[in-house]
Amino acid sequence: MIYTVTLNPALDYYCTVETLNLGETNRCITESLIGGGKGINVSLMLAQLGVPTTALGFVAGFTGEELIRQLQDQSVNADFIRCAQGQTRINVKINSGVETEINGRGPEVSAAEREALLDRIRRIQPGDTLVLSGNVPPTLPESIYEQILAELPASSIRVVVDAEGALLRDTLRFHPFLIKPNLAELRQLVANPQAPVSDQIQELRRQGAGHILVSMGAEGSVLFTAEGGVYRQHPLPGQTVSTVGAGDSMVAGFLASLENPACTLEDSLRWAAACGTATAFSRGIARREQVEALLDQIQIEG
Ligand SMILES: Nc1ncnc2c1ncn2[C@@H]1O[C@H](COP(=O)(O)OP(=O)(O)OP(=O)(O)O)[C@@H](O)[C@H]1O
Ligand SMILES: O=P(O)(O)OC[C@@]1(O)O[C@H](CO)[C@@H](O)[C@@H]1O
Repeated sequence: MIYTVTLNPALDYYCTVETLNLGETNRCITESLIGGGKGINVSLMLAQLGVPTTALGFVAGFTGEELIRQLQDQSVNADFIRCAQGQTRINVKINSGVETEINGRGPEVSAAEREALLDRIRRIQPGDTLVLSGNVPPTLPESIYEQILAELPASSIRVVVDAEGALLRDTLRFHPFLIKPNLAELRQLVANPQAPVSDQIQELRRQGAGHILVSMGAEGSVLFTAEGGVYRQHPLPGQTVSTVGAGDSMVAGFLASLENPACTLEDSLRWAAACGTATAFSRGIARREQVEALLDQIQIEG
């Protein structure tokens, strides 16, 4: 089973405006409210690809209930801890030609609620996959990902991390199977951000990272495999609608490919890139048909 953890999920409020004028009333041309948060996006994309997951994390209030309803609607098994204080945040994604995001703070998580999540973690089985993605609500300690990884009952649990800065760096000693930094996140992780990317990758390797999938938005992506292989994905031209969740979709595509033992790591990058690109070309997480339509067009060099 694949478990995704989203400590601070959201309802993503997508809207488009002609121009965004600060200090004025702006009126939307389009709007939608879609359940999100990084781990949840991974679960939603995997559900599209027919791979079952269990989504873990914290929800609160009526927005949390709506999020769970949407997940159930899309056949994602939602096993969230309900927090007594606050509400699941609403993250605002404004498209005015450029993308502007305003992400909320999220609910209060008590010590007992945190312990309830760790209890779920202790039940993960050898051979399962655990995906840790996204930010931590302000009421949880920055060491929460380390605490989660320290509770894993077996070393054969495959760990995937998609997070920023110290949150990601502190997980490396647990030897994550896959990390997916974008270029900015990669630079935050290394001693010398000006060093060539190959040196930065070596540094992360020494700290414990397995496969490193570097996403570069409209520039495509590069997979540095744990065995030392390098595969470069060339970006596809197309109409970008919203890149929100493109990186999460990449993680999902990579994991989905592993369900087929005949898939090579080059194929995994192809799936990751098709999912990321399809999501960038749609509002919210892409549908399976959109991914399949792009799969054969993805070009990989390596
Ligand atoms: N504008 C685009 N054109 C073509 N491909 C894109 C575009 N944006 C994203 N992609 C594809 O999706 C992948 C992931 O996108 P990106 O690098 O923006 O992820 P990210 O920064 O982790 O995003 P997020 O954190 O919002 O999920 C890219 O590596 C690329 O393959
Ligand atoms: O505040 P975080 O946890 O860093 O990011 C949350 C978020 O921006 O990430 C997803 C896209 O990756 C969105 O669905 C969601 O709103």
